[in-house]
Amino acid sequence: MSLLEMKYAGSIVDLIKERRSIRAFNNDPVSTELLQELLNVAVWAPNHGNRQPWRFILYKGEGRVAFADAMIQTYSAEDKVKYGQHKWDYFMKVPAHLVVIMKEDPRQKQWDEDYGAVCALIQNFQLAAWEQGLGVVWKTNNYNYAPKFHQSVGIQPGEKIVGILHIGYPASVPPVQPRKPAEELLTIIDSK
Ligand SMILES: Cc1cc2nc3c(=O)[nH]c(=O)nc-3n(C[C@H](O)[C@H](O)[C@H](O)COP(=O)(O)O)c2cc1C
Repeated sequence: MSLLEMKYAGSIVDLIKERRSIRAFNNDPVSTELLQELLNVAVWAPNHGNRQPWRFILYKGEGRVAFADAMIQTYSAEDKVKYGQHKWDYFMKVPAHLVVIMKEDPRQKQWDEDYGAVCALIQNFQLAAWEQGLGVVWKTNNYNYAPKFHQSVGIQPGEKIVGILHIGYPASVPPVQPRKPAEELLTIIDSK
């Protein structure tokens, strides 16, 4: 039986507009089965040639120690002293971390298509999670690019981290960040 429940009453338009990036989580655990179901929704993202250029690593429970350690070891000695413990504690408080990885195609066109596909997958995941009352923030911190971090989490040569998603039930929802109306950005050409 599916764990996905109709928890959200609005339309897909409401869902898109009401989703927020969540950075503060409560302590409620997030089930692995639910995350797997959400990933099985997310993989319906458009992707050229059906290459499905993604894979994932999920850190939760005690597994978060390995994630937090991998992150901290990318810090300079000075930053470790200044922010290390605070950051480590934050990463242990976030219920789940999902590393979203893309296979890098050496051809530019395919690389671009695959990056677009993985980004679409992440947004699918964020929206499907929000529908379940689950908050996500998509992170692209410096350690996503650090060779030491790649080694610790097992990123292979020819792979790229597109994002690390911090996931949990929201402790607070930040205010809206207004968007520019699209009309201001749209050029319409409808005559010769
Ligand atoms: C590619 C990408 C990278 C992002 N990286 C970060 C990040 O490193 N740290 C962070 O706090 N938020 C990050 N975000 C989330 C944005 O800050 C967030 O989407 C933006 O503030 C708008 O807020 P909203 O998602 O609640 O509408 C990222 C979003 C995207 C699409």
